[in-house]
Amino acid sequence: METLPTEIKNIIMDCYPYIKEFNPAQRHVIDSGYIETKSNYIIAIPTASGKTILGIMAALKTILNGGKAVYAAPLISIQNEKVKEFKEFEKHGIEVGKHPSSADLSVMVFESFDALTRFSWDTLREVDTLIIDEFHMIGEYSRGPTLECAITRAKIINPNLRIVALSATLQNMEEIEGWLEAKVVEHDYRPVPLNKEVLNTEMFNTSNKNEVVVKIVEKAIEDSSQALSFVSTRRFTESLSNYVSGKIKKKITSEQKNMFKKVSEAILEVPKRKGSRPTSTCLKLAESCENGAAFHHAGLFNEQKEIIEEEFRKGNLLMIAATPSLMYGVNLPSRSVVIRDYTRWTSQGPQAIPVFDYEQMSGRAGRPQYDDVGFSYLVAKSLDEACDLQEKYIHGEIETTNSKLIENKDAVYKQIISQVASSLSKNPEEIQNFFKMTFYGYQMTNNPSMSLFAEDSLKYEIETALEFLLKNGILQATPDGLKATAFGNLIAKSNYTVETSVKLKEYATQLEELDINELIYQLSLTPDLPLISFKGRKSKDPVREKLSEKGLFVMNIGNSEATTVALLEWIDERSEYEIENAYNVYSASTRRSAYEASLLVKFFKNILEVLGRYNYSRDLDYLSARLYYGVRDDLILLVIGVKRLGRKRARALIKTFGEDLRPINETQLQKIEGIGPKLAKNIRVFVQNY
Ligand SMILES: Nc1ncnc2c1ncn2[C@@H]1O[C@H](COP(=O)(O)OP(=O)(O)OP(=O)(O)O)[C@@H](O)[C@H]1O
Repeated sequence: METLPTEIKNIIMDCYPYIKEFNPAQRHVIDSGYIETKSNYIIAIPTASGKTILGIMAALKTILNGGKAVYAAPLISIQNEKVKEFKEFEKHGIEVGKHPSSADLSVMVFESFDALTRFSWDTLREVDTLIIDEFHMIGEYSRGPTLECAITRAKIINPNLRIVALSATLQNMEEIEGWLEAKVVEHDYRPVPLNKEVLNTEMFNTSNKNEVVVKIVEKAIEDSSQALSFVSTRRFTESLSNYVSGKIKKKITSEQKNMFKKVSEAILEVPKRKGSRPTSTCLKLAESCENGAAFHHAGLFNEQKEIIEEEFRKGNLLMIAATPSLMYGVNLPSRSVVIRDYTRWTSQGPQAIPVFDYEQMSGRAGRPQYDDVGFSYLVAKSLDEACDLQEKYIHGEIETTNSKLIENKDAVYKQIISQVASSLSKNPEEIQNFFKMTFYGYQMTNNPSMSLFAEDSLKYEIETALEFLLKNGILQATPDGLKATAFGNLIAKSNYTVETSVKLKEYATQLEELDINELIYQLSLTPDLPLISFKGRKSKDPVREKLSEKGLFVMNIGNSEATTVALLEWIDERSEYEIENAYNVYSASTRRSAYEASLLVKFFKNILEVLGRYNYSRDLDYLSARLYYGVRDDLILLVIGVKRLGRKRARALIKTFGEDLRPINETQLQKIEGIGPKLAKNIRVFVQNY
């Protein structure tokens, strides 16, 4: 700590009291002159080795010199976690928030930082230091292009911006160092040493991988520790969790049983608070939790996922069976990590996970301040397979991190639209120059085997994309060069894919009569609506029948059709319980899907208005509200007019007192379950004023 500037040291010691000294990785970075210099840095040290605080040091230095810093994270969950952590700095007069215009240190997701580089140049020019968390996501298909283009634009608009990238160790660091014009500092220190092993079923005289997981959980019980198990599908998380639960129930103490029972009850409370009986998935999860084994996937209520994460952190669960998505969003270390499936489902069938993903999952093993060692286990079906996995994952090299910008067609479209809409590029040459400055352009130009045809292939990609954007009325050629149309500007300001925008515009163009069933189905066919999925191997006939009832005749019934029916039932005031049981879907994500659908309806309304059609605006506002609140038309005004009333109590009011609530006094209103004095007063105020 001594080598730090006094003010920074004092702030860190005060805000991170448990940090008594810097670890070897942190010292290595600090000793490299990281604080004193203004040059860009890539800090590549293992998971949980304290990258955040290193990033913060650069931010504090900037802020204490009167400047502004931005901390960019890949996910809302990480953004919220960091805002909470950084709020401590406010004791030292440092404003912490989510936008540079109102904060010294602002924390935002990559997409928000990208928007800053497209629309808020003056604000961006006020930023002196940019910290990028999980920088290694630059090689990811979805987030990577947004991040690399945002960085490219930021460097153009604010050339003095200092960039500090916090990253996992990458294979081709020198390439990234060259593109970012940064200094790379790497270190392999881990706060908890990691023991990586490949187990195989033959070692345990079984052919069932779940048996191996049970052995690892039993060992965890003996060590008073826990296990995190990664499998490839939602259904596997449930089956593994239930299998383990059944096998370990005789090994847990009555005290543990009581503790697990409390977790199980908390899981069941979540749907009840939402006005729905527990779905079969809730019941399955609660039952499994009773013996300390939980499953975690996107088909659960968000609050249930948070309960599982929090209780696991507190040591009140023995095992979580999860899909790899848990790895990114949540900082959830565990003494043991079991990777039962090393393949994942892709459109080409099961593919082996990249070594990089294996490293990320393994890296979760070993809780700082708790464990003296972390164990990561990869499970093979046989000794031969174990040898192959040992070769590939334990001794193998992580893959090269490559830009996915050109592979991701939508990203190419979105970036060209951004460049033109923000007037940074006015013609194909300027667009080409921008792409050459991206990580993709750098890799193409600096790779001897690709540089020969780099220019031509990039030119071809851009010309093809421009043709598509002009043909679809997103860009237009004018005497002053390329410009975004009103539709193009709409896309530029949204985070929706171009595919969604074009699909909805085509639907809007041929629309004769607004049919909300058909519209919701169209939304479900776009890549931007999170889908509600069928539970594996269950009948799809109820969905097919409901669709036909609504005038939608569809041959192949999939998750888009399931989502359409779930949303139509949702706006007809069905509960998640009713939807799950009637249609065999994971209905816990209905609210989230309905929320996104409500936003997409507003986007569709904007598209119609851009096409000069305003006659459905009101209907679409109503539909958006119905999706947001999950209500029929007659409740919309009441649920919007009375904050936190919610659909269940609103329906109870109308059912009990009829449509006209004006004669009903506050005492009578409180007869409705869940309506207290405050809410009764708010209802009266609304009803009198409306
Ligand atoms: N020198 C230290 N001594 C003790 N604890 C530390 C030290 N440095 C950081 N920590 C704590 O260790 C935990 C992990 O740190 P941090 O989240 O920064 O790691 P990370 O490298 O960013 O991990 P990830 O890769 O998961 O983002 C945090 O709670 C952090 O406050």
